[in-house]
Amino acid sequence: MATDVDSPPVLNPLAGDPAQPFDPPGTVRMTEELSFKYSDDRRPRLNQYLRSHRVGKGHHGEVWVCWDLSDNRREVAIKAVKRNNPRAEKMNLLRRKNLPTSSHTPLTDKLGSLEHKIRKEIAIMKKCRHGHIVRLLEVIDDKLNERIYMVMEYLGGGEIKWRNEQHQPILQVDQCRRICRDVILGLEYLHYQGIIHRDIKPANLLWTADRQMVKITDFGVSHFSYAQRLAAAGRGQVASDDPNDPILLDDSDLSKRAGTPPFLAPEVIAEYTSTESSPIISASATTSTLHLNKSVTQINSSSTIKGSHAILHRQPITKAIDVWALGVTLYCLLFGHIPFGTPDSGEFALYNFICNSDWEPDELMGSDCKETGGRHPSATHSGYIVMNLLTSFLQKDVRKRITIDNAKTSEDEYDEDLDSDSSFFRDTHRQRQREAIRPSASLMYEDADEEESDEETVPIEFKRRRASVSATAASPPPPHPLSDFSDDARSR
Ligand SMILES: Nc1ncnc2c1ncn2[C@@H]1O[C@H](COP(=O)(O)OP(=O)(O)OP(=O)(O)O)[C@@H](O)[C@H]1O
Repeated sequence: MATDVDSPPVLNPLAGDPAQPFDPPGTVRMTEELSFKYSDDRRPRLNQYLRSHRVGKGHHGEVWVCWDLSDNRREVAIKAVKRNNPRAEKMNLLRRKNLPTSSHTPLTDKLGSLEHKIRKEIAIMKKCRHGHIVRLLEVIDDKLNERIYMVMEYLGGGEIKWRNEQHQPILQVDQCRRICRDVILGLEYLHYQGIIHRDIKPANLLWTADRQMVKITDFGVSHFSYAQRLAAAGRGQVASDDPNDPILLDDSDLSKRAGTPPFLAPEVIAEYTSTESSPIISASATTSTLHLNKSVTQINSSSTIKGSHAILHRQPITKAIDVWALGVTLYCLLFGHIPFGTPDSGEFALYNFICNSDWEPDELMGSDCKETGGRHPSATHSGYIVMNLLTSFLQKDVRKRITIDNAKTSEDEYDEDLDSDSSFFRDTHRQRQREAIRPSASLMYEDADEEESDEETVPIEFKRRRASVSATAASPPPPHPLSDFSDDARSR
């Protein structure tokens, strides 16, 4: 805490090169003492963090934007989570009353504890350091305080908004492509680390402030598998990062269903094609996360579900569930609605759709209304690449579903094919490289397609770029996005 802290924050020009991706050195700081004060203008201050406004509220806590008043003087997001949730504790107590008392408390009971969940989320985030994963910077865990604070990099662009009130898509196909690519890169890293995210959906993808990229967030139901890590990286690679955190050695939670209903893969919910009755889930299911205690192991392992499009044997739950969820996410971004069922579908109907029905595209995709060519367009149709990609993501049979590695490889192959206009992933990487070197030229290139788009639905960063391009022609380069960021921040 080096500075005089209560003065209004000013972005420190020495706080790192804004053109570089956010990647502070060092590991996650674990702080065991919390000092709580008020600044002169009565704003709460936690250690060196001066609280600004609230950006989010999840099931378990609140997320606040704060100014880090240490040398960096940058904005961070702090998630404050209560260690104990009295309501959840009461429910646990009620449940335990009916159980025989034993020193061998079932692990599933421990998993129900909120503190366990937070600690697991922290342990998983501590393993991650990647450009497309939100970075955990510090954990403030003072035993005398009822909350645990997770200090994270602040993603100022917020959640991906993907539809308007009429359930029409608001992103252009090209933007969906970029988002999809970013998530593939993030997932590739997570899977290499032995982490299954388990809750990929638009609400868990956050834009950076300049809206140049998205990052994966919310590891509340994620799973780490040491075996998976060994398989992905090889024993030599992981010798140094053996999971010394016992919370990560607990494999039992993979057998519990977690995630968000419309995004669940068929292998997670296969048993729901039976005729048992189920509670209805609400229309808000696309944004809420489901935690069900029904253990997959309770279901007959040889159960077979016969559907009109697939015969599913009980399939293992692996990282492929993230690939499926990415397919559902991509579909949502392109069409503005979910691929299986409707927001009003009950849980049983929804799961039946997921397990037994094929998805159908609309005639047009994206806010720029590109033709899809139907469910099976010919290879020469401009919609072929996207429909084909959705088909490979949304394979009900895990063995046929594309892997993240293959998705990335095919994307690289498309990248090679610079002559092909139909490539979904064409030149994203190179384009970004070009942007870094010659920003104004690439901005002109990017804007070429956008002239006819609906002004209302063009995200703000494109408007900014368009303005800067038309004002400056080819040179000088447009203002750096962070100049907007700091202005915004000061005016808040
Ligand atoms: N690093 C961040 N930068 C900016 N906004 C964030 C960040 N982390 C979270 N948020 C915002 O706060 C909201 C709630 O955060 P988060 O999803 O992590 O909470 P949660 O309690 O785990 O939620 P859930 O109920 O989905 O489990 C998010 O939807 C997002 O809008």
